[in-house]
Amino acid sequence: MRVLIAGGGTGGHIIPALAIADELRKRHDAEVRFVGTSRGLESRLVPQAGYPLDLIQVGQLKNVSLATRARTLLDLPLSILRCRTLLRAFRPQVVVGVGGYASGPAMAAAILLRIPTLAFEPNAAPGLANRLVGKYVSAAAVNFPPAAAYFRNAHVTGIPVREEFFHLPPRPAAAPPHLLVFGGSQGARVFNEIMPRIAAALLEAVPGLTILHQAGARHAEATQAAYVASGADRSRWQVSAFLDDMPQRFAAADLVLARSGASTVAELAAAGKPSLLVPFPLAADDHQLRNAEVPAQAGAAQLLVEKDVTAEALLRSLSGLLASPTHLQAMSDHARALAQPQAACSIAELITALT
Ligand SMILES: CC(=O)N[C@H]1[C@@H](OP(=O)(O)OP(=O)(O)OC[C@H]2O[C@@H](n3ccc(=O)[nH]c3=O)[C@H](O)[C@@H]2O)O[C@H](CO)[C@@H](O)[C@@H]1O
Repeated sequence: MRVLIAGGGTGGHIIPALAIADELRKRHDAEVRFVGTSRGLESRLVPQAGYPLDLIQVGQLKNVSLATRARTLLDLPLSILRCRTLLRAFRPQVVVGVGGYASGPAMAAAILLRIPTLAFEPNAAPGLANRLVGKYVSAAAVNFPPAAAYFRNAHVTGIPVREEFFHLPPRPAAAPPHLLVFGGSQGARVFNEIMPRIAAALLEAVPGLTILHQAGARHAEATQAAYVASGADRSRWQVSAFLDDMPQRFAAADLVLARSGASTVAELAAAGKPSLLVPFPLAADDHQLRNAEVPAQAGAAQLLVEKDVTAEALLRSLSGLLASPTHLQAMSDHARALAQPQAACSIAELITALT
């Protein structure tokens, strides 16, 4: 079986795509290639995972000036032609669009060449690429039932996550508490600004606590400097730009403070990790709030909306949760109940059915 996976940009697009590729390779011995752009995270993560990647040029359409948007639209036919050349060379039986820059042109080229297509949509409300092609795809895999309305032949499969999340070792009972702060693939400004301000007080309130804070590639240096300036005990915190070994980082954490990107929420469930979630308030259709409401209502997570995130509120919530191992254990059990271990397999089956 030959499958082309198109899309990328942020981790939320490319990380589930890699989980789908692994499943296709493991169970169906499939030959999988990716198409993405050089500025997306795929340019690093796809070769690292051992898959071939073709790069195309696609401009931005969202949150950019009118001139950039016009340029992107003018260049679109060229991007579609480039994808058509790639498709003719690789001759995939199915093209999978995971959303993000390269997804739109590659899916459009596949639809024009009458190659079967599958769209993957992790959010309650689809992004631009999936909205444009949704009604022309052969089938779709969605996480939230309401997203099905945007697609032809949609199936609710859940979000595939890296297999390791399901098999993390339990935290040893005597281990000192550890907090993972993690702002999605690009980091979160609200965590980067407020965590250094409360770090010293939090470390004092929770004896033995250590903190690992992923700040995003563009903000790691400034965040590190803010922690240093705060005077918080240098041996008890660490700042990182991007964590390549997220399953191990989850394993070491008693609590995760995170944004509620779709994959993050799915990974917390797979790993059975209690979390404090602060949805990114500007996500399209407020989809991060909808992502976070599911674990919050199930008792797996506490939800704090960004406008309520003051230093005092964050300190109170984090120290309250970390001081209560019984509560954390109950949250962990509720989180695990939301896991969807069959997601990768269900999507691989949908793809196989299209061949
Ligand atoms: C700001 C924004 O619009 N974010 C969107 C983006 O977020 P983002 O890309 O942050 O979203 P997700 O939470 O879905 O995925 C992040 C992925 O990157 C991984 N990771 C992240 C940081 C790190 O240091 N190491 C690492 O491995 C995480 O484990 C996860 O697998 O795509 C998601 C899926 O469409 C959406 O739900 C989010 O709303």
